[in-house]
Amino acid sequence: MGLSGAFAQNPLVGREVHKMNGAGNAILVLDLRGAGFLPRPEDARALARAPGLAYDQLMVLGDAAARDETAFMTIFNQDGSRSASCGNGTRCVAHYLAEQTGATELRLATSAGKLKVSREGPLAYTVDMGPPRLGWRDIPLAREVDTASVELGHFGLPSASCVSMGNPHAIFFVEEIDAFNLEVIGPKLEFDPMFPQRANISLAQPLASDHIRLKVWERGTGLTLACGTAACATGVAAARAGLAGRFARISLPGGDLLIHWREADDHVEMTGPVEVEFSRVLDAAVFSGQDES
Ligand SMILES: N[C@@H](CCC[C@H](N)C(=O)O)C(=O)O
Repeated sequence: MGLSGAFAQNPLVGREVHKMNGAGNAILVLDLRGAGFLPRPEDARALARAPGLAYDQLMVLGDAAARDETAFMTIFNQDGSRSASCGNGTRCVAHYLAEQTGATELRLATSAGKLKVSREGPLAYTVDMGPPRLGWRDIPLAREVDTASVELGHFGLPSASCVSMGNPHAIFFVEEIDAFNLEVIGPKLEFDPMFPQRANISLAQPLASDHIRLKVWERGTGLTLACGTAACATGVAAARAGLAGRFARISLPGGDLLIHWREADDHVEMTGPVEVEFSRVLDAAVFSGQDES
């Protein structure tokens, strides 16, 4: 008789996870190509709570749908919610795959579309993140407004610039980001009714026409040391507002990302580092006492 319900072993037990980071953004890579299943939201939450494994995003590799793609990425936040896009995680996944195959050009897919990644050096990658989406329905926002100037009326902040990079971002340009407590502001704005799918909330401080300081409260995760899609969205929002050109260095607490919003095809390129930390085989203790919702 087979084990069932509470007594069945979690199918993730015995699988290997790879802890990495992209400019300090904590990434856990789980390769489930060929496995035929995905973690459940409660599995993602259990992994985020497991001692030593705490991640900002869990990048799950599944089978590619097209011949020219290496893998399909399903992306989880700490709270078990999913995102269609993760810039830093994409570089980490590219490194994991490039080390296996020796490839210097990779194509990866997410539910938001296809991404082309180029290896620039042993631990540096450029991702073509595709075009930003600037329409209010695309971000999405709750109602029709000028997406370059969205009044949220909170915390003495100016209006926000909203951009989708496959996931929703709101960026506030301020003179001094340390004058605001993002740990207080972030969770309130993430759930503002203007954002039907919640939003990643960023404070950006222009330092020069090609250099911006950035701090990010990530949807479903919280304050992180870096967020690649936020860096892309900020580059776009800054160029749109005339605060920067199409090339910008975005300095985050965990490191720098280089953003180029290409004029020729409207795509946003992101270049940045990866770091490999360790690999570990999952044991049953990770999933003991996990929540069921
Ligand atoms: N850290 C990521 C973004 C991850 C997804 C985000 N929290 C969301 O829910 O949209 C990055 O590097 O882009």
